[in-house]
Amino acid sequence: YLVCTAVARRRRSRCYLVDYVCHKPSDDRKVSTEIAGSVVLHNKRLSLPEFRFLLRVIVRSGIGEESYCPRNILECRQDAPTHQDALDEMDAFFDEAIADLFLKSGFLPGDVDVLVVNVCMFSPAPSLACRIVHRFGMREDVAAYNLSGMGCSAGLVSLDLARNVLRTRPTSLALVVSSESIAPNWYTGTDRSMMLGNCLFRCGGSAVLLTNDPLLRGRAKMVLRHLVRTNTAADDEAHASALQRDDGNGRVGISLSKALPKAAVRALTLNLRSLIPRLLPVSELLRFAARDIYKKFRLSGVHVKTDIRPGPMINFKTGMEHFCLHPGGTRVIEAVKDSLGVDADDVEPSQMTLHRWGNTSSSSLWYVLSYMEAKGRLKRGDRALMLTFGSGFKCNSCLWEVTGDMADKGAWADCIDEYPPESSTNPYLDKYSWIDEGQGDTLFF
Ligand SMILES: CC(C)(COP(=O)(O)OP(=O)(O)OC[C@H]1O[C@@H](n2cnc3c(N)ncnc32)[C@H](O)[C@@H]1OP(=O)(O)O)[C@@H](O)C(=O)NCCC(=O)NCCSC(=O)CC(=O)O
Repeated sequence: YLVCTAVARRRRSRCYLVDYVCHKPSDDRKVSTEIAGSVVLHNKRLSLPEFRFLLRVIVRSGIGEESYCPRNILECRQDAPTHQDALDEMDAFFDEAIADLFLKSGFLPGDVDVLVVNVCMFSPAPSLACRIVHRFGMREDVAAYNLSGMGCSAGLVSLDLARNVLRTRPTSLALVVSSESIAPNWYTGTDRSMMLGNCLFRCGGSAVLLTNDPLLRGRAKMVLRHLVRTNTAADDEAHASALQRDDGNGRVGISLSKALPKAAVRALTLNLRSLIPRLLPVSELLRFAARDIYKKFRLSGVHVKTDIRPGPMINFKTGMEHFCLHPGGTRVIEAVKDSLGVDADDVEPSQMTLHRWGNTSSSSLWYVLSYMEAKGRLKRGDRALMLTFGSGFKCNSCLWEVTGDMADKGAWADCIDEYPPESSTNPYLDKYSWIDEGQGDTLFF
């Protein structure tokens, strides 16, 4: 009896991914090179050195011509966003992505027992969680949670919260909604560390259905195996690496320091220390331990004859097949790639997500997963590591195992065959290289 109870409890404590949807805003919200140029030129505080800086960053950013912005930015109203602009951006996402998820999964809003919403930079009252309950007419006893200010890694914070709440409510359904608010948060000053965010962050969002109901196991896409959260906010440099602040002229924005990739690698190292023993096979852990002992002997001057060769410290591919890395920016992806010792193919989904959608903050990792799914790479039994980074500074990670069919092209449906792009020419350089040719600090037309 005790064994049966333990097995049943273990089954109920599992967290299954039923389905997910990534938001694809309407085509008229795409940021082409022309639109990006008009938004930049509209800001009369910027002069030639700032234009040159923005060109250098956007060219190196890895973002293409098809990411999305809110309407107020496209209409060059970034100096005076209204509360309604912020709500409109959220509503467009809720009405399309969440509605689509219900349609696709066959569940109704009334089936949702737990709702977790995370949007870092916009926290109206009533909360966005209540706005969703209101718009979709959810039940009175729905357990709704609203997280704000938690940065790009909040997608996995929400997943952790939903999983923990599900543990207290057998056979329940949880909806996790992640997005970022761009409309009221466009930076309009001249501090470079804050201008960077305008080049990287774009509109997007994800809606994810989870369950712990063992009866729904057969129709789930994946099962959550492990989740580890690391928060290095006690460290001054890490804490300051992504910070909302005033630029000294009264303009508020998110400042991204040059030390951010370093903070990401440090948080990643700490996170992996907890995650690795749960993920990798014993043989790989023993190989790593042997290599470590050998290194210590060498450092202490004792010579040990061995055939251990230099190479990646740990072979992560012994514990997982896919790497779903937060597409924070080119340097962040490169730093994580080097730290994990993985190949160019492993970071392709993150780089392509950055190219097509930009950094959509906490929803980004679901676009990366969707890329893998659309490419037909996720097979039953495969394991996918999700790694996210965000202000704090935080690194959160989790491991999923594919248990169902994953062949949905999702938000990538109309463009997946064009990725990776064949041409490496940069549209921004093609159109705006003349900015670098000007002399002095003034732009003459
Ligand atoms: C911005 C980049 C695309 C630029 O590419 P490169 O570094 O290859 O190019 P580069 O070295 O020529 O740099 C171009 C110019 O940008 C400047 N530059 C680079 N980083 C800067 C920063 N943080 N603040 C101010 N300036 C900066 C360089 O000095 C240089 O200017 P000059 O030529 O004048 O010397 C890249 O550095 C990058 O991806 N950085 C990481 C972006 C980031 O922080 N992402 C995390 C987002 S936050 C997130 O996702 C989590 C969260 O917020 O929660």
